Amino acid sequence: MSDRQSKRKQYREAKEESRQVLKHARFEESQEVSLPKKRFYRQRAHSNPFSDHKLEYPRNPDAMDWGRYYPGYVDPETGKLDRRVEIADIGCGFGGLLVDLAPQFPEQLILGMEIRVQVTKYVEDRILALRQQHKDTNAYQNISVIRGNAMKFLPNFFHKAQLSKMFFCFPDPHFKQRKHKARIVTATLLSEYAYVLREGGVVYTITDVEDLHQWMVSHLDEHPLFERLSKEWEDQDVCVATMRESTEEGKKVARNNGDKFVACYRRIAV
Ligand SMILES: C[S@@+](CC[C@H](N)C(=O)[O-])C[C@H]1O[C@@H](n2cnc3c(N)ncnc32)[C@H](O)[C@@H]1O
Repeated sequence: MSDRQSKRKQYREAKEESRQVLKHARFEESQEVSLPKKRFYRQRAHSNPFSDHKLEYPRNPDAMDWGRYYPGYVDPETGKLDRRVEIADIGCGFGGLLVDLAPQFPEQLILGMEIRVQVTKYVEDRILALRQQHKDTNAYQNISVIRGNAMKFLPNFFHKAQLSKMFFCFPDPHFKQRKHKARIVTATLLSEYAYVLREGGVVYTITDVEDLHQWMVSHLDEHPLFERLSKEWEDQDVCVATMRESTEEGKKVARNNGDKFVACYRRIAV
């Protein structure tokens, strides 16, 4: 094992240990925790959404122990969460959007779902460190992350009509035609997204790949349960502004002066 690999191994093991302690802490009294360093959590850029990742998922949303993810919202009498997740960031990557949405929606629980293991661990450590650093105000208790494949088990995590917003920020483009079926927006998947979204809920999409943008727009346009929101609506919506600026991919695109294509859709009644 090279020096670099053993350093990364040591770092990951130490973080794993502190993660196990902090994860269950409601309002932790102990020491300050520093923000995790991204370079220790690198892994392959892509994860095949069709492989069997031995993912853990609940039988149904009520079988989830949500208290583990949002300990600050556990009702001490019932031991259960006093509210449900309402906002989901699908393929949240390194968690920039979650972190920026947290103070904007302090009363709502926001969940990132991410398929890559190390990336999920980075986001978990980032959130635990932020909670520690802001323990006086209880900030960042309302965001959490879960490792999961959004293309497979969404209705196992969320009840019908539970969500008010779903974000798809810079999803993997899967350029080749034979890989298009791996895209996170397809007709079948949109029906699942419509199931977990409430009427009036919004699907947010943003990408720097025009072909993928057209793909998402055409699938959403064709779906009977979604209606596109206007440019004026986008311009006044705080989340559109946030998703343009907050995510790690969005920042990379901005540094390279790339375009960002946005499309937002409202979940309409049947
Ligand atoms: C290009 S990155 C964008 C990350 C983030 N949204 C951003 O804008 O910085 C796409 C992310 O989606 C994740 N992903 C891809 N397919 C997924 C799936 N089926 N379920 C959950 N996450 C997925 C990838 O692991 C990757 O982190």
